[in-house]
Amino acid sequence: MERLDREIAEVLGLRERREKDSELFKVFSEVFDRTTVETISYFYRRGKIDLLYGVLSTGKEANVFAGFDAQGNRIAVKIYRTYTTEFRRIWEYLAADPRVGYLPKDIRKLVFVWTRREFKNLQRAMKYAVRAPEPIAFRNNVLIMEFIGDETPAPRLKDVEKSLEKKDFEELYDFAMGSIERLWKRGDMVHGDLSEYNILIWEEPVIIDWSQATVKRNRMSLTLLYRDIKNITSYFARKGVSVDDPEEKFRELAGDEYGGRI
Ligand SMILES: Nc1ncnc2c1ncn2[C@@H]1O[C@H](COP(=O)(O)OP(=O)(O)OP(=O)(O)O)[C@@H](O)[C@H]1O
Repeated sequence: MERLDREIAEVLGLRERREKDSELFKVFSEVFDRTTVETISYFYRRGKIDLLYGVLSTGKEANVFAGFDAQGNRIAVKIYRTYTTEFRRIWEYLAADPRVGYLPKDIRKLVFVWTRREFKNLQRAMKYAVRAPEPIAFRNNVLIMEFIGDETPAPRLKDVEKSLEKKDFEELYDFAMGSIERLWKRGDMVHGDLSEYNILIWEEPVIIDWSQATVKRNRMSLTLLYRDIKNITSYFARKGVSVDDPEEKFRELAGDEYGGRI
């Protein structure tokens, strides 16, 4: 236990301070359960996480942190809540995914399967040349990936839309629709939650949040494909881009798989 405390104090950059007095340490120990603390320690011992220095986001399902590995590379660390109220949704998505075999009854273990699936989705997206953060490692409910940004994290499309011009939106639309198409046609895959909130604007745009992404063989895949096409076309249409007709685009991509069902 003491070693664990020491390691976590290191990860939180508390080397110089008295560990037990630190507010950050207290909050961390209260917010994270034992599995999470142990998993972070595991990565710390292997040099995969050396320091967590900032909170990128606190969500219903997960918290995302900015950090460094032992080589000084920036990393993003997504830590799923092990007691999530999103349990039902996670279960439904996993149950429909043909890649997932046995579904554990224990919520905690289900979240581990969910984390592993996001890692696999990131690998698959990269394989088909769709820009996503490079997956680095996963264990239990913790996923480490490439950090998009420098001293500051890359903004989301939604955050910078006011400073963009029509030409930028046109290029971004081509990027988003091109990604949907490549994923589906070459990767047999669909993101399922593509929107202005999940595209980071950096040197090149990058698609994040692959937790609900799945494969074509999934019985939900057409619904997700339709949702992505709809969201992307309606967002960019509002920004003045002359977009594809969503129904036509859907039929073109879904082709034989589409039997009037979405
Ligand atoms: N690899 C990354 N590099 C930089 N920032 C990131 C990275 N991954 C995530 N973020 C930041 O963290 C936020 C949340 O990430 P993500 O969408 O994956 O988590 P989430 O818990 O599913 O979020 P939400 O519940 O809001 O959908 C993103 O909007 C982005 O600002």
